[in-house]
Amino acid sequence: MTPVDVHLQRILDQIEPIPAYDQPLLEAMGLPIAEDIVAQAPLPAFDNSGMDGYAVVFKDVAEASEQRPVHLPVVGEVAAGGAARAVTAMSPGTAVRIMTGAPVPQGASAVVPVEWTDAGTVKVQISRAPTQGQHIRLAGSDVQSGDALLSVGDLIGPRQIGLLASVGRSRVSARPRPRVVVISTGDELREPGEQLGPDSIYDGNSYMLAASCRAAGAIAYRVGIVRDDPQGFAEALSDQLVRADVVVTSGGVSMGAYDVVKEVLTEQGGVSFDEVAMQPGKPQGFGFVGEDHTPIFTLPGNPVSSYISFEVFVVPALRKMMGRSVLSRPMMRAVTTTDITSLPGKKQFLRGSYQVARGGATVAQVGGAGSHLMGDLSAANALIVCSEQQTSIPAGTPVPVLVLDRDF
Ligand SMILES: Nc1nc2c(c(=O)[nH]1)N[C@H]1C(S)=C(S)[C@@H](COP(=O)(O)OP(=O)(O)OC[C@H]3O[C@@H](n4cnc5c(N)ncnc54)[C@H](O)[C@@H]3O)O[C@H]1N2
Ligand code: MOO
Repeated sequence: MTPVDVHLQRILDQIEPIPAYDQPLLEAMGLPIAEDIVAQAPLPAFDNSGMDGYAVVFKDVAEASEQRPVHLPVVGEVAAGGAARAVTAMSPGTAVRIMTGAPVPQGASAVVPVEWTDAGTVKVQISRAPTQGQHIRLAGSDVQSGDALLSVGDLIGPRQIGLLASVGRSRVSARPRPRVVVISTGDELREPGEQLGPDSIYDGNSYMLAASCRAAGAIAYRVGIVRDDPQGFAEALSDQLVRADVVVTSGGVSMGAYDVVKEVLTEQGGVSFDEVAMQPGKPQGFGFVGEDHTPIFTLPGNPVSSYISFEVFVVPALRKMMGRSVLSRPMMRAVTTTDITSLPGKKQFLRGSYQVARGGATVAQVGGAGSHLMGDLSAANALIVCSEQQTSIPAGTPVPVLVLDRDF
C-alpha cells in the first residue's frame, strides 16, 4: 500500500498552477495576488478635511476660546465632490464652510469642527482653537506614489480589495478558482427530496464534495448522480470536461462487480488506482482525462472516506492550482481525553471534537472508525491522525490533529 504522504506528493508533482489573468476585483477575493501592486498616485490624492466645519487660517483662531471667541466672515463653502462650485483659495481673516472629504482651499491651515462654532453661514463664531494643521488630511499621508502596496502571493481579502479599489484598480491579476466537476456514481443513489426505495439512499456525497470545493475556494459544478453503467459514466464524464479544471468522482473504485469508475478509467488509461495506507480512504484513483489532460480524483464512495480523501488529497491540489503557498492543513497538537485504538499499518483519521480551554487544546474521539458514520462526521470538528505504528493511545497523550473548517 502507498503511504499517504507519497500519494499526496505524486499528485502535487503532477498538478500545475492555473495561469493567472486579470480578474474583476471581487472575483479575486480569497486568492493570492499574481502581480506586485505599486501605488501610481498618493492617497489621499489631495489635502482634504477630516471634519465637517470651517477651513481657517490657523493664526486667525490660535487664541480662540469660550471667553474670547473669534468671529470670521464665511466667504464660501466646499463639499466633498463639489470642488467645481467651491472656493479653492482663501485669504487670512476669512472662513470657508467645509465638509468631511472636501478639498481644503489653498491658504487654509486648519479645520475647526462645526461643534466648536455657532454653525453660522454668513459669519461664524469660533470658541475653541485648533492646532496648526488640525483635521487636514494631507495628500500622501496614507500612501505615497511608488509605495509597494501588495506583493505576489499576498492573499486578497476584504482589506486588500478595499485598497486596490482605493488606488483605482477595477481588476487584478490572480490565478482563477479551479472549476471542479463533482460526479457521484451508484445505482442506489437518489436525489435528496425524492422517494427512497428499500435499497436506495440519498446522494450525500456530491453535495458534501461540492460544498468542500466551495470551502476550499474553488467553483463546484455538481453533476449529481450517474448510474453504474460504464457507457453512461463515460459519456457523462466526457460531456463535463468542457467546464472542468478538475473532476472529482465518488464511488465505484473498489473491488465490486459494478465499480464503473475504475472499470471505465482503467480501460481509457491515464488514471492509476492505488491502495493508500489510510483509513478511511484506502481506494484512491488519480490521473488525467480528456484532450486537455484534466486532473481527475476518483474518491471512494463511503461518505467519510470521500470527505477525508478530499481534505487530504484534493484540497492541497486545488490550493496549488490557485497559487496558495500553504497546501495542506497544518497539523496541530491536542491532548486526547479519550482512549484511542487504531489500525496497524495505516494512517487512521478518526473524527474528533477539538477544544481550546485554559489548560490547552484537547480532543475527544467522536463516534467510531466506520467510514459510513455521517452523523459522527458532522458532529466532529477535527480529525485525529494516528500513525501507522500506533495501535493504542491512552487518554492524556498529545496527538496530532487536523482542525477542520478553518482557513489556513
Ligand atoms: N472486497 C472489498 N470490498 C471493499 C473494499 C475492499 O478492499 N475489498 N474496500 C472497502 C472500502 S475501504 C471502501 S472505502 C469502499 C469503496 O467503495 P467504492 O468507492 O467502490 O464505493 P461504492 O461501492 O460505490 O460505495 C461504497 C459505499 O458508499 C455509499 N455511497 C456511494 N456513493 C454515495 C453517495 N454519493 N452518497 C452517499 N453514500 C454513497 C454506497 O452506498 C456504499 O455503501 O469499498 C469497500 N469495499
Ligand atoms: O477506505 Mo474505506 O474508506 O476504509 O472505508
